[in-house]
Amino acid sequence: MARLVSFSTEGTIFDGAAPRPVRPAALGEPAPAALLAFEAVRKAGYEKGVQALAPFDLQVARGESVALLGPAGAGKSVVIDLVAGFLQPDDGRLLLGGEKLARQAAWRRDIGLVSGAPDLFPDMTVLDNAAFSLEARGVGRAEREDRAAAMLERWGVPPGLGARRPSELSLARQMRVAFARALVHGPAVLLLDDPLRALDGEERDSLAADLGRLRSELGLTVLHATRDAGLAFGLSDRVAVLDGGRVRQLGTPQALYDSPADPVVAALTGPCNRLPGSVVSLDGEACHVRLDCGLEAMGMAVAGPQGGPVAGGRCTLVIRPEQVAVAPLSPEEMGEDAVPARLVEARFAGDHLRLRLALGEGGELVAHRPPGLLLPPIGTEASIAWDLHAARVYQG
Ligand SMILES: Nc1ncnc2c1ncn2[C@@H]1O[C@H](COP(=O)(O)OP(=O)(O)OP(=O)(O)O)[C@@H](O)[C@H]1O
Repeated sequence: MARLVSFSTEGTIFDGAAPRPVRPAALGEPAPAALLAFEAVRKAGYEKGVQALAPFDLQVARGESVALLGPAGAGKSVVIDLVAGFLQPDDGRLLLGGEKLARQAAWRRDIGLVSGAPDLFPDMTVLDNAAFSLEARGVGRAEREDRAAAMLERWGVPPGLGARRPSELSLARQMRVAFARALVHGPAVLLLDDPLRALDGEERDSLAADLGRLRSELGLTVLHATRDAGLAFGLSDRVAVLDGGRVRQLGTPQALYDSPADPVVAALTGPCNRLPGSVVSLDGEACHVRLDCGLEAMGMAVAGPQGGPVAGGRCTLVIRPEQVAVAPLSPEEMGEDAVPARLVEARFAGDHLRLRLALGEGGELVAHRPPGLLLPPIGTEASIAWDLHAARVYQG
């Protein structure tokens, strides 16, 4: 019987052939004592019959940062809004520190929230904005101004800007004030609904770096909705890949990148080639595939939610571009399992060359190679190859 590389939705790696030691943190297991817990939470969508959130389970431990990664409409904001109290679940339980959140009014919840826009109060000073949640909690003026000024400084807003109105600050600075306002009262959980989406370049990188640093310094527990896999990976202990209101896979960034549960997760977690085909044969985990472009290739069979690929059945071979070797050689010269290809385009992309290659009849594949590599001339025959373990073959 074929041995399959299989996964669990927790990102746990089972490797029937050769068990690899996996660090406990790499298993993506929920840490004990969840601070925030979703238990079979459901939310109907606006459209009849559409679930904004299908039964959704997630546990976030104290001090942990979990990203919700998914495309537009995946349900990320619905998750955030349920915790913030802007939405109520139709079903299931949502617990913060063991208490049912449904019983608490939004304004009483022990949370801080930063969204994609700073949403500062335009008629209040920067300092009063940052101190707002302390005022709402009855903290006296002197103390709240001290605490707000200290939090603003942590977020890189100089004291001299405290008396300004938000509109006098750049968007990046306003976002920093929004972070300070969200955290000044020391909430149990920081909710982030794609707060970096309006920034780019240096401002975005610098705020992301500060967020990463301050989450450790302040011991923050974070739930971070984003469409950006790089941000999700860089700022989180675990990532829940959401699509259509469901968690497709939950695990550490590396588990998701190296062992995506299905081709959709592979595409959402980084660049990948998805090559459709049919399974010719299985030899243990090794899967021999006839691609729809007419060529034959090898990969590792993966047991997905619907099971593993079966001989004669449809399949998708997934390979990351950086795992594809390209050489100006014939397949015979390149070695076993090499596949003929034709270089169509080579583009400089800074730290790599992006190579577009034609495969067989109508097939196409992208490879990322280090700049300066000896390449076949554009339009000429070449070969590609990959390590068997780098290519994953899924059913369907
Ligand atoms: N208050 C609501 N009640 C019911 N359904 C909602 C509500 N808000 C959003 N939806 C629906 O839930 C689905 C997910 O929307 P959501 O805004 O959570 O997506 P998202 O993953 O945050 O996308 P984006 O990255 O574009 O913000 C959509 O089909 C949307 O129409």
